[in-house]
Amino acid sequence: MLGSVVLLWLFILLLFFFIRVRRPKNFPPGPRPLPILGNLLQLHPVNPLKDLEGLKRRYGNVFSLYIGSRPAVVLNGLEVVREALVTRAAEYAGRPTHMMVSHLFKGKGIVMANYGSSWRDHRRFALTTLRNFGLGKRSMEERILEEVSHICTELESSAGGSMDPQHLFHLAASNIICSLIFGERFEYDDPVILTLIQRLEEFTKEALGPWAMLYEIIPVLRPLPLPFRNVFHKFDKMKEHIKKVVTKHKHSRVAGEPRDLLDCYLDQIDKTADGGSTFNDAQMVSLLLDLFIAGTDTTSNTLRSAMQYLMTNQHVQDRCHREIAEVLEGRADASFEDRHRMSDTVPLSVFHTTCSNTQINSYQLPQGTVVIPNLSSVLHEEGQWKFPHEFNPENFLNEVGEFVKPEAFLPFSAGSRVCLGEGLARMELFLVLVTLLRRYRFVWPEDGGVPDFSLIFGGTQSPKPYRLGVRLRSSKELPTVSTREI
Ligand code: HEM
Repeated sequence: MLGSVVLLWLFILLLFFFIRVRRPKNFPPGPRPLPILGNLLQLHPVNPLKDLEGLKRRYGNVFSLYIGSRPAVVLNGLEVVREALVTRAAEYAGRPTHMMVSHLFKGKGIVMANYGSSWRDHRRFALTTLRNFGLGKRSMEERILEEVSHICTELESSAGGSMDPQHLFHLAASNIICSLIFGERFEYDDPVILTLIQRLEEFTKEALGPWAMLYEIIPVLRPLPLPFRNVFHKFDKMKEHIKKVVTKHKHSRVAGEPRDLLDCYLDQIDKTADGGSTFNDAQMVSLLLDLFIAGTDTTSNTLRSAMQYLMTNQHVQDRCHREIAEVLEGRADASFEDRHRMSDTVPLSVFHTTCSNTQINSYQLPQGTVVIPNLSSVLHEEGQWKFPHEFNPENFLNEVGEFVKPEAFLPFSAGSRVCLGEGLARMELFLVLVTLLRRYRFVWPEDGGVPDFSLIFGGTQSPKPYRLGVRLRSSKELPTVSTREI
């Protein structure tokens, strides 16, 4: 018996060390993969960004690694990311179908939909609806400002003290997207939204975590009751909520008089009911889930990172406060953008796949290759930024102190899959920060310990929990010139 176990282990060891996984011909170089596991043991299970940086130094800006038995190509730095996503946009616009998130969304909606007519129809629909609709009688700006006033009410109750901003910013970002797509916002103590937000926060971390990797690379594990089942459970619960909202809307809507994006979608189904259309109930639920998920964690984590940098850089905060009067007249603020760069919210973008055989530099990539645009590498690339690794508004100012947006500022990615919510997110970040900085001074609480700027890795990265010290500014401190009251 012992002999057979030893033999089995020897066999497994031989398999690992002598079977060579062969890269396709003329494929980008990379570390040698093991059978079944690929290069997973060379990547930190909790945060692989440093390991990717090391591989880039060793193999160059285009390298490959194996996620299980599947090769993936990692693109680093502005030049190759732009060549793939912009110059060769159509060749690189696919999405993987084998990942856990692909199985959750089943290729529906926008984010995980493959490049094709359904993705195109839904992307166009969502973009034009969010843009033109201005949403009903109320503009997007009005909806955001309404939410900002609720944030202020919450902060008011902590003035002189401190509070944990995590839930507040998540609730606010989620309410803004809910107001646009479902026409409703929740009170901050409503158990429905609190539960949804908690599920969402866990979902975005777990859906790309170590268990999700195991799910992807060892399919026989999938039916087992392992922790990745929780991700499916959380997803189903969020989906259930959306379905309830859809049912309510169907009963209360007046056709042709849309109140929100959901009503617009129902009108669209009516218009295209005569067949051949990609608009249907299942796609609608996935689209709403996409927008809810993609629009909450991202904006909220960016805001929380921004606040952390502001609290610990009082001189920058004071300067922003002084300059807000000018900002309101239209002058873009370099420090807002550099905080956004440092928050590095979606470090590895959403993974792409190649839609046809293609190339990058002198390498050949077969159709269906997974492509990982390392946006983090672009946002901190030496040679593209004056201070690539530190928060410094100078990164966005030219020699004469004017605002410039470097080409390497790609937090929303680029090309045909570029973030659909960029306009909304920018407006949210701007209106929230400007309003809050006018009214409050934010300080690092005395008992807050040493600030830790390292980010918690995930599909979206977030800052470590911290407390926000809130101080009301006196009326004398308010900027005297402003073109618009918020
Ligand atoms: C600071 C906030 C945000 C950041 C940094 C961000 C970043 C990104 C990134 C990097 C991608 C992947 C692009 C690619 O595949 O190359 C993406 C996709 C997407 N984002 Fe955002 N996003 C933000 C806010 C939002 C908001 C508010 C919405 C909601 C309207 C949204 C909706 C989407 C959608 C639907 C996609 C998928 C686009 C497609 O596959 O065609 N995002 N975002």
